[in-house]
Amino acid sequence: MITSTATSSKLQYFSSSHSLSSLSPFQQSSLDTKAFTSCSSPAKKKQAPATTTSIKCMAVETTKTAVKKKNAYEIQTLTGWLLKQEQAGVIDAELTIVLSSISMACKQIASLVQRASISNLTGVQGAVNIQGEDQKKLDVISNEVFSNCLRSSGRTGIIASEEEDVPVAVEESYSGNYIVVFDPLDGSSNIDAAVSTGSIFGIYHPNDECLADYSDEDSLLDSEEQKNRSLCIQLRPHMWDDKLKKYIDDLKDPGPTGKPYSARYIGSLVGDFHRTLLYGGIYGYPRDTKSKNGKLRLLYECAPMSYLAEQAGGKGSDGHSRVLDIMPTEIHQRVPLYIGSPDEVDKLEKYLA
Ligand SMILES: O=C(COP(=O)(O)O)[C@@H](O)[C@H](O)[C@H](O)COP(=O)(O)O
Ligand SMILES: [Mg+2]
Ligand SMILES: [Mg+2]
Ligand SMILES: [Mg+2]
Repeated sequence: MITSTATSSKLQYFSSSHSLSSLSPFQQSSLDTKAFTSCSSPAKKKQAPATTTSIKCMAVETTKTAVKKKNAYEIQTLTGWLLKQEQAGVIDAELTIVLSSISMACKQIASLVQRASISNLTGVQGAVNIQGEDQKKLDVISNEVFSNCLRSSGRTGIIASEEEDVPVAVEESYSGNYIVVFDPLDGSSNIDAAVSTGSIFGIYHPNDECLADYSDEDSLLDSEEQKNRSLCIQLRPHMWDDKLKKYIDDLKDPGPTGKPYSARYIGSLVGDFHRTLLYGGIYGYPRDTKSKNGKLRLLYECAPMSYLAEQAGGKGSDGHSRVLDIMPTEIHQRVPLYIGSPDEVDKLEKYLA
């Protein structure tokens, strides 16, 4: 799972992966973000039980290193982390409640995803959403879970979801101030193949300008340290314009002095983003002749992911300008998306200029 909070901006974005199973260097190194880990993985084979001897050895080892490893046992929960943030004045009590309700939704969705195949929750629902996508059963259920959790928080006034045609006002008796936009299940088109999925959301104060702070203190996307640059891009080259083709050709074949990029594309935004964040390179979902504005939605996919990238010292661009500067005009508005370290994104923008 990847997550980040703004400390002083009015806009806060998070995403939660339902299948990535280990703590990432990003999570370990960024501010207490491990508190948010509530991941689930597709069922794994049971490991053979350890022998008595190995258990004894482990016990001795544990005793010897108990002092050294003390910090490793300080498990931090999301609730604990939220309370600390609230006490420190970073977030208010209302936001704590909204985030707690979202974490509850994410846990429920993760559990549904894990047992989807044995609960007959794979496959399509039989309906098409406003964007022309065949809804999966899990799209519909996840949307309900997310909406119900937000409603029950009593702190949300309006919710807008990928799976709802229009923004929905929360009934008066449950209504609160925050506006929450979300993609309840990202990557659902590949879910039957057990590909990583996740939930993405953005929380807005009503009527604010939605300006996000940018701090370059922690350049976690520093490309100098990333040896394995990868190109993680939706590939429909026959539909691209010549500038994008040239950019990709140069990455793949940089000449005798350069190292070619490796191609990596899972087909799930949360999974592809997570990988790019950890290993470097550039993620892209370009516009092409089939999708004039790309496929990804500004409010609940591109903006939250760009926000996370910026918090990690990277950039999120539509190929020409900063995604977070794009003023939304429609709930389900689509924009091209490129995410990576500043030098990666700057280079791309030069090619597309
Ligand atoms: O838009 C996405 C999914 O949103 P969704 O599952 O509809 O919430 C992305 O995860 C894309 O599905 C993913 O990037 C793959 O896109 P394609 O290569 O299949 O167009
Ligand atoms: Mg969808
Ligand atoms: Mg999505
Ligand atoms: Mg979705």
